Amino acid sequence: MSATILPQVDIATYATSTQGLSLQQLSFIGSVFTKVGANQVEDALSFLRQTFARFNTYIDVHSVPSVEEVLSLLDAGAVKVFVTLQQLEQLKSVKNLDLDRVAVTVSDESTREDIINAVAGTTVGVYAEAVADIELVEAWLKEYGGERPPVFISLSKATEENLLKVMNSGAVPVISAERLTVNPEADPQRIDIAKLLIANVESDRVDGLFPTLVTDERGIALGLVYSSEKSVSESLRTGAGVYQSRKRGLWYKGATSGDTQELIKIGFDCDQDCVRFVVRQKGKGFCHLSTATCFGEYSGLSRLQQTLQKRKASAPEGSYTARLYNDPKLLQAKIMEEANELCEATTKEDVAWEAADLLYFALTKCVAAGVTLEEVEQNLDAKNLKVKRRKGDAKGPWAAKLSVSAPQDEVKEAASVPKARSDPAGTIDGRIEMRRFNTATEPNSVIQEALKRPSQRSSEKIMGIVNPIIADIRARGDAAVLEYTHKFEKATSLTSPVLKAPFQQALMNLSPETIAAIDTSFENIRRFHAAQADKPLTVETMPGVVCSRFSRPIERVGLYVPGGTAVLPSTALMLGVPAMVAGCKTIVIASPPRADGSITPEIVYVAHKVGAQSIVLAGGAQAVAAMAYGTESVSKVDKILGPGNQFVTAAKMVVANDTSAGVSIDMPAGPSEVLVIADKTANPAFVASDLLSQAEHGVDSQVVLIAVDLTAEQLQSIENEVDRQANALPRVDIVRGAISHSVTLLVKDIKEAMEYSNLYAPEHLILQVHEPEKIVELVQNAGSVFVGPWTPESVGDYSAGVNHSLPTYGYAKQYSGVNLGSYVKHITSSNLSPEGLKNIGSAVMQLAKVEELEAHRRAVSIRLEHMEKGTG
Ligand SMILES: NC(=O)c1ccc[n+]([C@@H]2O[C@H](COP(=O)([O-])OP(=O)(O)OC[C@H]3O[C@@H](n4cnc5c(N)ncnc54)[C@H](O)[C@@H]3O)[C@@H](O)[C@H]2O)c1
Ligand SMILES: N[C@H](CO)Cc1c[nH]c[nH+]1
Repeated sequence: MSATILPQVDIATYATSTQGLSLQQLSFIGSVFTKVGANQVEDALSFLRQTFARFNTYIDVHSVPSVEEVLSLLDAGAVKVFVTLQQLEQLKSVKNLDLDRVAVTVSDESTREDIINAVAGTTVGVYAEAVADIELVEAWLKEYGGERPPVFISLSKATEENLLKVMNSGAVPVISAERLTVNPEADPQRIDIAKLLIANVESDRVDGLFPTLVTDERGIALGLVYSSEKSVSESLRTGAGVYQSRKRGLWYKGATSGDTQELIKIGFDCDQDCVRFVVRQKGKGFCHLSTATCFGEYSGLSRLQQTLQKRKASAPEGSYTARLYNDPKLLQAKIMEEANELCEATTKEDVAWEAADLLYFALTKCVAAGVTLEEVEQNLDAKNLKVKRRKGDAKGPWAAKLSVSAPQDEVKEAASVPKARSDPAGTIDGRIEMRRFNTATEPNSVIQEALKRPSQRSSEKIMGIVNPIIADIRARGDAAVLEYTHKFEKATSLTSPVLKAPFQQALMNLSPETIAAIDTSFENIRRFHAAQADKPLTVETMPGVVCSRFSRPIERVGLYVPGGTAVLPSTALMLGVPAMVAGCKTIVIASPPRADGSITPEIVYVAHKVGAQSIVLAGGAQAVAAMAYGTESVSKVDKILGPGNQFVTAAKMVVANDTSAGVSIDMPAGPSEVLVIADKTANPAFVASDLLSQAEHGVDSQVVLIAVDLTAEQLQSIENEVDRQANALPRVDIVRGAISHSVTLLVKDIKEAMEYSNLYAPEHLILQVHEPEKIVELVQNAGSVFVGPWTPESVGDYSAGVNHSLPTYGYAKQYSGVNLGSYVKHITSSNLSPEGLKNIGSAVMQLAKVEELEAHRRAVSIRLEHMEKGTG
């Protein structure tokens, strides 16, 4: 709101002055003017700091010797400085300074032409000080017309009449605050501020009242009322919301309902025909219907603030918000987590979603500290007034972390490196513990939020890395594959990217125990997948119409075996055995080699057992691209299967979408995850061990415990076990990374547990509950289910026979895990006798007619005619 009138204060005495308007009354008007002497800059800066939220401060700085100091005042929030002609010339060259924050003072030395020339073509205002001849000024302003800069005038003789003349001519009067009063009846020597304020407001109503918009401090409209000079005067005097009822005279808002208002400011719209009251509403709200506003309840940030403030006053014990208030470290971790997710969001929807999350936690921090949104916004406004702009570079660790030009291996580190020991991630009060939510007391939105998977890096960023790698492999083949392997795997001695079968025995020297373990697992996986083979089926749909379906193996398959943070020969088994069972002719395995260029002997042994044609010694996008398009030595394949990190998954998506590659993929299989449902019958140590077995995969893994009607002690036992067992693990820091976005949900019964599980669609579902077999019937979405206390998930990872290459990230809703069907395609056949064609012919011909495909129709009719003529 721009100033209508500028009450002048002395910064040396403003705090203690008892004459004229009090500080609070000044804040209702919202603007003050002050003069700063040569030695008063520090005082002025402190004045600005203390009062920036209450006043727009205009400062006469013509005694301030250096431009640097003038800029400091502007920087600290002075909305406008009144300067000499000479200072103006210096300020004109300051970058970032908006000249509408400057007014030049007319002095004895400056002629009218000097001033006109100085402000011509700019937004610089003009300040005429101690004007005696008001008529001259009026004439001057009239001559200037509407298109003139803002003009401020102080009068040598400030009477109410003169001040009104100044205002009538469209200038802003500057007058000592000591000469003004809000109570003209008790203080007749002083000038009535209400009269001045309202002087230029126009009313087009017959009753002469002014439409008045009432808003809160954030500018949200609370309602529409009416004001008169008297009601404005009463409001200024009492510091409350007082309006003019069209029927009942003066209306002291809240006098009967108790829903009173604290006056913050009074202002006017651009053409002075609407008054605006900014108030702090007390009680139930502004509206007589007990809502916050006459337009309904608050929404967005205002609503969130209201809820958080209520929760702070009395949050239900055990609620998530109460936990956030009581656990500053948790709140800190959430703010950092959400800030990171916002940074990584790219689509409009994701950015809005993540920004909302961050604002939720940021506002929780504010409310916990007693800070309001209004105060945050005041700070934003103050920062907007800064002239000395910072470069805006990111600080130390953030700059290093997010350096745009970071080399590729730094990016890799940011994605997968375990948290440092000093990093509190995954701990609560120093214990390794998952966040706990009670579905009975938390709103559904909070539960949904808690169950969100940790965000993956934005597809835009990943694609920006993966696409050039794929293009490079296509263009330069083996040479490029080798270069990337040298770079990412540090295997600089490697000279060929492929190891061809038969594999030398020396490459697969293993202990007898490991060979026995692989052989046992191999056999179980083979048996289970062989049993999945479907026999050809034949159905006679109508007499003489025989339909069949049979399957054929996909000829050439490429199997990606991850090898970044852990070597996974078990994945070679899970992908290789079904390929062998299905009868795929060419099996190519790809896996990142070790730094010495060799490949893990267990993987070579599995490759040998499943009859692989070759092993590609490469990982990531380069391995996927080499298998999709083929290179001089890597065989092109028809389908690529296997899990991997974000680079692998993104590359699989890219090649599958490229029709020129002619390759398909299995499914999106990302970071491992597990959901354990445990009731009172569960052994806490078993539950904890299952959770940790997936948490150790990577910092981006997520584990979920759904505790069914457990007591606080039972839950505590599981948490104690998680902390105890996790601390004993070699990969404890990876575990902490995963635990930091893992959760425990407390639910009332198994039915509710299954609802959440089906909604989450976990990769692995573990049932440690009473009669678990019965519960399997309730499973709708899951990659693989582990039933009862004696079935840890690791048996499925290695040896039971089920496949461990499974859909993650909720894709279990629409994808199956790898199975025999992943390696075959189904072909159908039809075989009709003459009788069959006669039976079905009319239907076919009619539909062909409907579709206006005459050749289709004739393919039948020609045969039927043939039969009729007996020539068939
Ligand atoms: N869902 C399942 O069935 C299943 C099974 C096993 C493993 N997994 C998951 O697979 C993932 C394996 O990931 P991983 O990283 O350990 O191994 P990985 O083999 O998938 O990835 C390693 C490769 O990533 C590439 N890479 C790394 N940093 C890069 C960068 N900055 N730019 C370009 N390329 C880069 C390199 O080429 C490296 O060879 C884990 O998340 C694990 O949980 C899932
Ligand atoms: N649990 C992983 C699937 O998400 C597979 C695996 C390999 N080794 C151990 N586990």
